[in-house]
Amino acid sequence: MSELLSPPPAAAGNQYGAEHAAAKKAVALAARLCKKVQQDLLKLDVQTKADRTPVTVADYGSQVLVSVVLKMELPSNPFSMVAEEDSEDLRKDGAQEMLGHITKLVNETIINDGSYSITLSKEDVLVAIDCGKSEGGPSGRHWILDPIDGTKGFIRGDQYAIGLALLDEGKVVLGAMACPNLPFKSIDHNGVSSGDQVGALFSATIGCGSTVESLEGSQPQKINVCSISNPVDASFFESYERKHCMRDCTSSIAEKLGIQAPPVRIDSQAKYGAVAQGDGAIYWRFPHKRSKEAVWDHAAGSIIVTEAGGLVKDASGNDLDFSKGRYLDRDAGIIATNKYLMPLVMSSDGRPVGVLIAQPLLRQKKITGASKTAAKLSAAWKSP
Ligand SMILES: Nc1ncnc2c1ncn2[C@@H]1O[C@H](COP(=O)(O)O)[C@@H](OP(=O)(O)O)[C@H]1O
Ligand SMILES: [Mg+2]
Ligand SMILES: [Mg+2]
Ligand SMILES: [Mg+2]
Repeated sequence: MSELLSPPPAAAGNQYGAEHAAAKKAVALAARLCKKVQQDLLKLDVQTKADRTPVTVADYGSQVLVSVVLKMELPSNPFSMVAEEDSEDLRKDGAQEMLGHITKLVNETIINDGSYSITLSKEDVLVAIDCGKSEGGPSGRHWILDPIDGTKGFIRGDQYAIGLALLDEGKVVLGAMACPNLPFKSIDHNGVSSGDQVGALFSATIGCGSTVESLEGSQPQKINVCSISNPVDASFFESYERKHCMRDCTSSIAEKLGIQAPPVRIDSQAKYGAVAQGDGAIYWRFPHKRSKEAVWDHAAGSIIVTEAGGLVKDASGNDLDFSKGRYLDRDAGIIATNKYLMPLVMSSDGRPVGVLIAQPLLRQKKITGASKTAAKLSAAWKSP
């Protein structure tokens, strides 16, 4: 599903060429730090945040490196970033050792890369992390960063992604996503796929398509979503983590659609990359109960799918709206697939997919805000 592209979009003079090149450089450098940490993960380096999710030295280090690279590469652009991590826990007593380790990792990565002659102090690191505190919104330009998406996968030694996107006047206009553990298939000039490497860098600019290249450096290859139109031939991706989506709901929709293949469960926005390059047909994510979806969990991945010819919708069939701040204002559920399968998924078994999502939520008797729309849909739907 990929073909060699020459020249790469960054050199083709598109409106966001400089930002596209800077974003790729930023996530590739952050990926180097993450790979080093994943190879040598220490207990000391995992903290539990107030929301009880894990965060590692690599999440923080990645966020620092991305903000440093963007500022160094685009010095004249005003800088605003909506990013997942903040420095609050690192400023607490007892976090000094971890902060020291992050600072050392960041400086070693910068020195080894050789692009910049700068050294960050611990305070510089804290300030760089807090560059991600922007609220985003509908006006101006804002970077959106998940420094490690799939931290649980990262800790397990599995898939994870560094996802960076640019929001311009409320619309995602470019995305770059490093997936250090995802296989990369290089395609030669005759279109022949050769020797699998590990480490893929996806990117997309609005109106210019999506590409994948090796994280180690290679020519970008244009990618497209698959053209499967019969669900019998389709496969689907969902979260590896059971708590992140309702498996009874996805398996019942898969059954109703006639999907034969078992689910492929991997962590992070790597799922969007896999759909964008046609490795599978569908990625869906149906939440258990009210859990806010952060913009950084979907911004980079969704433009990579849409620019690869796919569609990304919420459970009511609306486009994702990234202009509402740090969280998506979406109906319960997110679906990424091609234009043939989307209408079928949206009205599985003749009923809106929102209804199918609503049923287990209603059974939980926890009709909170996120499930209200689904509950309304369910009430409005009359069995034929
Ligand atoms: N209990 C939960 N329910 C739903 N989503 C959750 C969750 N705990 C964490 N997440 C989100 O799911 C993301 C990972 O998605 P996936 O399941 O596709 O790997 C996490 O990103 P981070 O790892 O960046 O924190 C986090 O935002
Ligand atoms: Mg997290
Ligand atoms: Mg995430
Ligand atoms: Mg994260």
